[in-house]
Amino acid sequence: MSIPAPFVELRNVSFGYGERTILRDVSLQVPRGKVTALMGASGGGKTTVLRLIGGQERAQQGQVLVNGQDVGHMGAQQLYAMRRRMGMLFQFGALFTDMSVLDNVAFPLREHTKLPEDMVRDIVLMKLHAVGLRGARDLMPSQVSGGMARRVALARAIALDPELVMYDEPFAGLDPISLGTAARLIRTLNDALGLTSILVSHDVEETLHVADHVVILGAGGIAAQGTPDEVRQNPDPLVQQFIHARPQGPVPFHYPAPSLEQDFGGHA
Ligand SMILES: Nc1ncnc2c1ncn2[C@@H]1O[C@H](COP(=O)(O)OP(=O)(O)OP(=O)(O)O)[C@@H](O)[C@H]1O
Repeated sequence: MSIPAPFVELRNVSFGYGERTILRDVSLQVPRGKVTALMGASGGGKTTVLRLIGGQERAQQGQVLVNGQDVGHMGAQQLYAMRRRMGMLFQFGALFTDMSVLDNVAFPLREHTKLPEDMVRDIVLMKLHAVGLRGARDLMPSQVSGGMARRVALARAIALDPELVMYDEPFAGLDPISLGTAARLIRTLNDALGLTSILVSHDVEETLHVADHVVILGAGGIAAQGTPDEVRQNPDPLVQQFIHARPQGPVPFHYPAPSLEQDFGGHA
């Protein structure tokens, strides 16, 4: 049996903002139909990887392939078509506060399709049902809890039946129970809808628990890549520091700064 081609692949990608290199010769794979976790220290470039995949940024070197197509060489129309097949849920997955739950989930359908209203409503209720919130359709965002709001954002991200869903810190600010629910939901939806999912998260335990494939970014490159067990057993000090959330290790606590003498010494 041949291994299916990855749904997303970065091949020797380098990227920086201005003079500052963020990714150096990064190669990673997102297997089709799986949940891939993208982890690593803050500022390591996880969101940047999502932006390269979504075509909001272009690699300075190397290739970003989505379903075999190079995102870096797409024109505006091709990019638009590709993004329509991607669902995205960004940090805190902000809902439109002046729209009901139903209208929030309906928004991408009304924006991107010409489906009749009764069909939009049916699709929205199906998506809300999938996240357990069919009964909350008429509530306003101010009337739902943080965990529920995140599930509404999830329903909205899958409204257009995407092939790929990218979640950027979908658990931020959630209590442990809501976090567990959201994580399981990401797993369930991935399998039930035949999606490919990319999950950026700082919550090591919950994320290693739901992911099939893990990529850890560190110091401009890939520190580790493999199954959750392979990554847990990786002896690299940076990977171990990250997995065990240790304050001391190769990832520095301080953002690069002038020396203490320079900052505090010159006032005498
Ligand atoms: N538009 C931008 N212009 C300049 N620098 C940027 C821009 N976006 C991000 N950066 C810088 O690039 C680095 C990587 O950012 P990125 O958001 O990809 O990291 P991250 O791993 O997602 O971090 P976090 O886990 O804290 O969200 C950071 O140091 C950030 O300050």
